Formats: sequence, C-alpha cells, structure tokens
Amino acid sequence: MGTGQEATIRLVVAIDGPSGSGKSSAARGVARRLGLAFLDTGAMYRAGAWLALDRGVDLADTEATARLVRAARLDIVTDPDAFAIAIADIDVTAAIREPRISAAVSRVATNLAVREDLIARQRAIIAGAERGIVAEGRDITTVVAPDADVRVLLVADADARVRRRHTELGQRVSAADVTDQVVRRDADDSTVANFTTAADGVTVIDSTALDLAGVIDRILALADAGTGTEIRPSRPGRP
Ligand SMILES: Nc1ncnc2c1ncn2[C@@H]1O[C@H](COP(=O)(O)OP(=O)(O)O)[C@@H](O)[C@H]1O
Ligand SMILES: Nc1ccn([C@H]2C[C@H](O)[C@@H](COP(=O)(O)OP(=O)(O)O)O2)c(=O)n1
Repeated sequence: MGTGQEATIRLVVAIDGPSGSGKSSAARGVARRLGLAFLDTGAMYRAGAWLALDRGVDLADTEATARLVRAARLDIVTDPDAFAIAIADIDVTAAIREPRISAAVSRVATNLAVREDLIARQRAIIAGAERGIVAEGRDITTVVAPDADVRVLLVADADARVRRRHTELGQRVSAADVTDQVVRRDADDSTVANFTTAADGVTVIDSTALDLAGVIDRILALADAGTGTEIRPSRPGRP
C-alpha cells in the first residue's frame, strides 16, 4: 500500500491519429502534467528516413534500407521538455523536420522490416520508463502498446489539420506541399497501420473544435477514470 503522499502507479498512455491531429502537442502536454516520459515514435521513422537519404540508400530497396536502420544506434530523449534524437551518433533533431524528410518518410514507415525493428525499440523504451510514458504515433494503441492504461485515437477534420500544419510551417512550404504532407502521407501510412478507426477499448477524441488545453484535459480525465486514482499533476502549468 502506498502512503498516499505520492502517486506510485506506473501509467502508459497511447495516442494515435492522423497527421496534424495534435498528437505530439497533446502527448507532450499530458507527459508534462503527469511527470511522465514522452515518446514521439514518428521521430524514429523520420530519423530512419534521414539516415537512408544521407547514406544514399534507395528507399525502394527495402532490404538495404532495413539493414541500414537495424544496424544504426538510435538515441531518443524522452523528457517532454528536452526532446532530441540522434541516429548513428548524429544529432538529427532539427533535420528530421525538413520538408524533404516529411516527403520521404512514408516510404520508410511502410517498410515492414523497418517497422519490426523500430517497434521493438519503441516497446523497450516504453518498458523502461519507470514512472510511465505517453507514446504517440500511428500504431501505439493497436500494435506497440495495446495493453496501455489509456488508449486514445485523436482525430480532426482534414481541413483543420492542413490549416494547422500550414500555420506551423509558414511561408517556407507551399499549400500543395502541406496538403501532400498531410493528406497523401496519411493515405500511404494507412496501408500499414489503422489510425482512422478506433480499435476496441480506444477512446476517440475529436480535436477539430477543441484547443490543445481541452484535448489534454480530456486525456487526463481518461487517465483518472482508467486507474480509479486521482492523478495529481506533478507539474501543473503550461500545456
Ligand atoms: N487542439 C488543437 N487546436 C489547434 N491547433 C492545434 C491543436 N493541437 C495541436 N495544434 C497545432 O497543430 C499543429 C500540429 O500539431 P502536432 O501536435 O504536431 O500534430 P501531430 O503530432 O498529430 O502531427 C501544431 O502547430 C500544433 O501547435
Ligand atoms: N508509430 C508510427 C509513427 C509514425 N509513423 C509514420 C507516419 C508518418 O508518415 C511518419 C512521421 O510521423 P510523424 O508523427 O512525425 O508525422 P507528422 O508529421 O506529425 O504527421 O512516420 C508510423 O508509421 N508509425
């Protein structure tokens, strides 16, 4: 029995959804509020794509791409306030957000041998998170951590998602490129992971008309209800 002074439970929160639905922002916010780790699994696929492009590997050569990624050291920081990622000892934190990576990443994410490797690494990170973790991606609720305590499918209308991405990327990316990054990429990514319909036990949250704080509050309420424990924020404040 705990003393009641501190939350002793370990909590795993899994969030899936399409591009621009707000997964990263919400997952980071929930992790901050609950003092949990944060895992951006999309960043791992982006790092794999960065490495393959850097080494000049043809992404159509699925075996060569998988061999390269499998052999690479991959370090990802799970502190929600200090996100960073390195592959093959190269810091790619900023580079993985470049439009050329966004345009290519689905080709790596639909490589089933790469997925097998990265899913194993994601499970190990989740298992190693002492107090718990908020992990987000496309297949966390269904494949990576189907036994998570809280499972959320975060959705939003395509128009809203494109608009958010456009605001985020600003002038440096054309409207056509933003639509490609959101709509075409989701169509490609949907061929290997189901993030359009909720699996059994997964709660759908529609963020179209909710602000970020509203989304975070809904997920915190699910965490409270799911554990039967009042989960006290360890770090109240900004989302
Ligand atoms: N509920 C929301 N309402 C409005 N904008 C949001 C909301 N959630 C996130 N955003 C913004 O939308 C953009 C995409 O959010 P992000 O968390 O990166 O989505 P995802 O990880 O699902 O692709 C970011 O600029 C973010 O600040
Ligand atoms: N668990 C995951 C996470 C991401 N992916 C894919 C889907 C995307 O095309 C890339 C990058 O994911 P990311 O979450 O960074 O994408 P967004 O730009 O936030 O929409 O990886 C995946 O297939 N499975």
